[in-house]
Amino acid sequence: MATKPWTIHLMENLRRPFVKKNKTKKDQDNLEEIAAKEQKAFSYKTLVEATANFSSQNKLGEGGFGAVYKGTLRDGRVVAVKKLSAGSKQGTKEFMNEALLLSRVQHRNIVNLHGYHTSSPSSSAPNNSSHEKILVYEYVQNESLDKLLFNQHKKRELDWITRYQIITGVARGILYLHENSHTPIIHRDIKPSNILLDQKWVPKIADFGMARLYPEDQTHVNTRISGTNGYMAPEYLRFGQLSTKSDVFSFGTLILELVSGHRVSDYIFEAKANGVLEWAWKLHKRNQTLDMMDYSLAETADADQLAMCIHIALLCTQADPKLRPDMSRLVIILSKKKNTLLEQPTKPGFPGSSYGRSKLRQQGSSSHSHGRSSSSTSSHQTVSSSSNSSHGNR
Ligand SMILES: Nc1ncnc2c1ncn2[C@@H]1O[C@H](COP(=O)(O)OP(=O)(O)OP(=O)(O)O)[C@@H](O)[C@H]1O
Repeated sequence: MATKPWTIHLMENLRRPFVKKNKTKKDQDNLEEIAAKEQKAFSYKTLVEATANFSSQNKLGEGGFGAVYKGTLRDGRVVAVKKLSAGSKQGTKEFMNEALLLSRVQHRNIVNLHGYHTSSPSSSAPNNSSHEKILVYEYVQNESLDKLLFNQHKKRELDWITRYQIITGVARGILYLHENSHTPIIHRDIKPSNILLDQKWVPKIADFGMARLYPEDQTHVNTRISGTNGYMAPEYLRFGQLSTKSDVFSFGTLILELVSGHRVSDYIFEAKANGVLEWAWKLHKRNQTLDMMDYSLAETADADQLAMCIHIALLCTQADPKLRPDMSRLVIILSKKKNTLLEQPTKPGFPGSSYGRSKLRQQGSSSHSHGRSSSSTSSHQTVSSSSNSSHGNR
């Protein structure tokens, strides 16, 4: 039987995340092939040299995937080197996903992947690199948004103009993923720790480990739940229904965090609100949304713009995904800066809220999947449910 070309084979894998076959070894071999063809391959030796043997002094942080180190290549490029922790199966899948998807995209608001190192046990790599999987990105100087926004001292560096610039930049990055690349990509994990800021505070969307290619002719795909509580749209969290509107929902929650300086799931004592979304909705109904402004913005905020951003966030987080604006409309609204007449938002899709089982069925869903509800996991936990009976929608 003739074998399929490696590109088709790999893209099919990304489109069909639910077909459970043990193809990891084969995919990895393919990835090594791609890296070599696209000249994205880095030798282990080069990365050891760049990071002073992954020295702890060069460590930038550690995520679910593994540790990230700062390094300098021989040609002078400063890079961030992400090393997959040994033995992580989930990580292997995310590694391949990230390497393949990020290789396809190039945009000012998306982190640049310089390349990667991967070697299977059977390859002829030197001994200690035989199981390594490493991603090499451009180094983004001001690191991730969460480290600034949720730090009482550092948040002052983010004045209103900067925060507005971050909102518009992230919107452009998501728009590019949804509409401009060859096949739409859903990021699935838009949140402050996945937004990196360069020296001019230009935001760069990072972490494509959970991103999915999205067939253009579908309203949604049914998938396993994977994302971070608080940022996930209710129809996705409850029924595994993923669409570009899932990213729009997460983008809305990100705006509320930027405006308020609170984490999405903070309990807001004075308002008795479970999270910033409920808080924003309560204030919206009383026409007092400006009350949620981060105190550190007092001197720099543009009240009209801030109110508009909260209004946009409430449109993005509406329970019904069809009512949420798409990213192209959001980019247009944000580029006008103010005085845009917007429709009134309907009730938000609070995490765990019950919008839709019947409505979503009416919309023709054939999903049998049931993701873990937010109540079963802690507020900022990254969830990845594989227990549901999800299936591709083809
Ligand atoms: N390209 C980069 N430039 C500069 N710093 C980076 C870069 N990529 C990641 N970092 C830093 O490394 C740290 C770990 O990043 P990583 O993406 O692995 O995890 P995370 O996003 O913090 O968590 P999670 O994996 O749970 O999403 C982050 O705190 C981030 O600040």
